[in-house]
Amino acid sequence: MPSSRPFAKWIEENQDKLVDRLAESVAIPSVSGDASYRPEVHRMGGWLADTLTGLGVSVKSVPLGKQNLDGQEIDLPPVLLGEYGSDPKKKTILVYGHYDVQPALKSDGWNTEPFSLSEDKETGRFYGRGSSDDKGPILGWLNVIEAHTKTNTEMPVNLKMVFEGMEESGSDGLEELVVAESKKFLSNVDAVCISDNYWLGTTSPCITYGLRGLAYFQVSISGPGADLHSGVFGGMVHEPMTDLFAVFSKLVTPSGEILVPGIADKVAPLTAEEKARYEVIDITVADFESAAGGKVTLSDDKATTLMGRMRYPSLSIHGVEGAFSAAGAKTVIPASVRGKFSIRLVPDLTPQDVNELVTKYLNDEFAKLGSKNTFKVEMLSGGMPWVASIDHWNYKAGTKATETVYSKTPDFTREGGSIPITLTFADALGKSVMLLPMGRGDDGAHSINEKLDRSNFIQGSILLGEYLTEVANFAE
Ligand SMILES: C[C@H](N)C(=O)N[C@@H](Cc1c[nH]cn1)C(=O)O
Ligand SMILES: [Zn+2]
Ligand SMILES: [Zn+2]
Repeated sequence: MPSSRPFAKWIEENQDKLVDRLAESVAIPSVSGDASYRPEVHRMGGWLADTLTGLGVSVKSVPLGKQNLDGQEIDLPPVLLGEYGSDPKKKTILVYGHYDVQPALKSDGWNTEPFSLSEDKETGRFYGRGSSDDKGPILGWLNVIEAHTKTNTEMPVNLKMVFEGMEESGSDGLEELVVAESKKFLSNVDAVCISDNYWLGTTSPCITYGLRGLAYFQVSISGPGADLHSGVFGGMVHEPMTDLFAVFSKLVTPSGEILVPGIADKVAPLTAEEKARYEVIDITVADFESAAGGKVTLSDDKATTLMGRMRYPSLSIHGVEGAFSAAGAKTVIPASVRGKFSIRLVPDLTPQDVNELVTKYLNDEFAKLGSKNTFKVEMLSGGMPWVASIDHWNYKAGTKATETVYSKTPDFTREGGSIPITLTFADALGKSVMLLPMGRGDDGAHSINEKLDRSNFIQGSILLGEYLTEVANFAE
């Protein structure tokens, strides 16, 4: 039976007002990966701090210093440390989210303006960058606080909040802050809940106990002093783009096999017991095809497809900076190109191991080309993989809450994406961390036309409140 608590009823009845707040947040283009948008990330941090304060949360905005991005020295966005309630008789739950987003331009292929939340009334879907990743879930926590206040219902737990503005760009500075605060602001946290991922499909809710890590690389190749005419210089000079394609062709096969020696050897072996966990997950290969928008899965077997995303590393090539990419037929030899790729990491791979393996391998492969161009490999950011035990009361509370709200037992999943700070929370605080997603597998996070279903925003907010209520029922 769905939640009948007063706070849940209030959320249902006030949903349009809550959607307006989501629209306000989506309208701030807080893109962390582009220096020109940095003032907007700060504006978003300010908006969130003011909104939290208005709901009675005590908020400290912690500056993290500077970073060098696109050749500019700019301020990192602040981390917001929030506190709501400090009753020593109650448990204290730390919630985490990020208020930055991935880049989005209408010209990328969006059907609507990415930074203006627009509702498709027929499907009940809200389109806008950050709607699902991760502004909707952050606002879910705010909805819970407001609903308790407005219904004069006591909050079942004390809440601590860590909201950052750099998650989509490597979470610079956050690890040091969390470690430092683990003995201070975060010292009395009993468990951690993160809502920053998605159901696997579109109908079954899930709880997530693992994340892949990430090692993000940039390969820079340059030679000529300026872009050259390919008719004048083609056939006479070493071309940076040709070298880049030659090197990139050595990274991964079209069927997804990573060619960097040593990576596969470090992956923890699969046990029969673990394999069985993938067999029972409520999803089909057709569901993944539908979320991907094409029949493009590497395997037709469900467990293999799931393991490809959850428990094996993957290597993706993202783009080339400096390449000709417009319409038309410009006959240019780019003077300098920077290719980007990343590897998703699983236990027992670390970013440091992978950096060493990739750097040595690519330098060797470039040397084989005999090119006179200059070549540089850098790891731009790295984050560790994380896997947790699901036997903790934190997971029992999440399970019970999901059963109440969705009348279904959740699937237990590992997420293919990365949230770099998760392992730091687990290690520095020594507490259980659980991921409780709000959105669906077809939300299109990081893609064009990112969306959040109205029902996921509303029932997902109620889920977060139910979870907090259940937490209060479990003895340590
Ligand atoms: C799962 C989470 N919502 C997410 O999207 N994380 C990003 C993190 C990232 C991006 N660049 C570096 N880290 C992801 O998994 O891509
Ligand atoms: Zn996210
Ligand atoms: Zn993201």
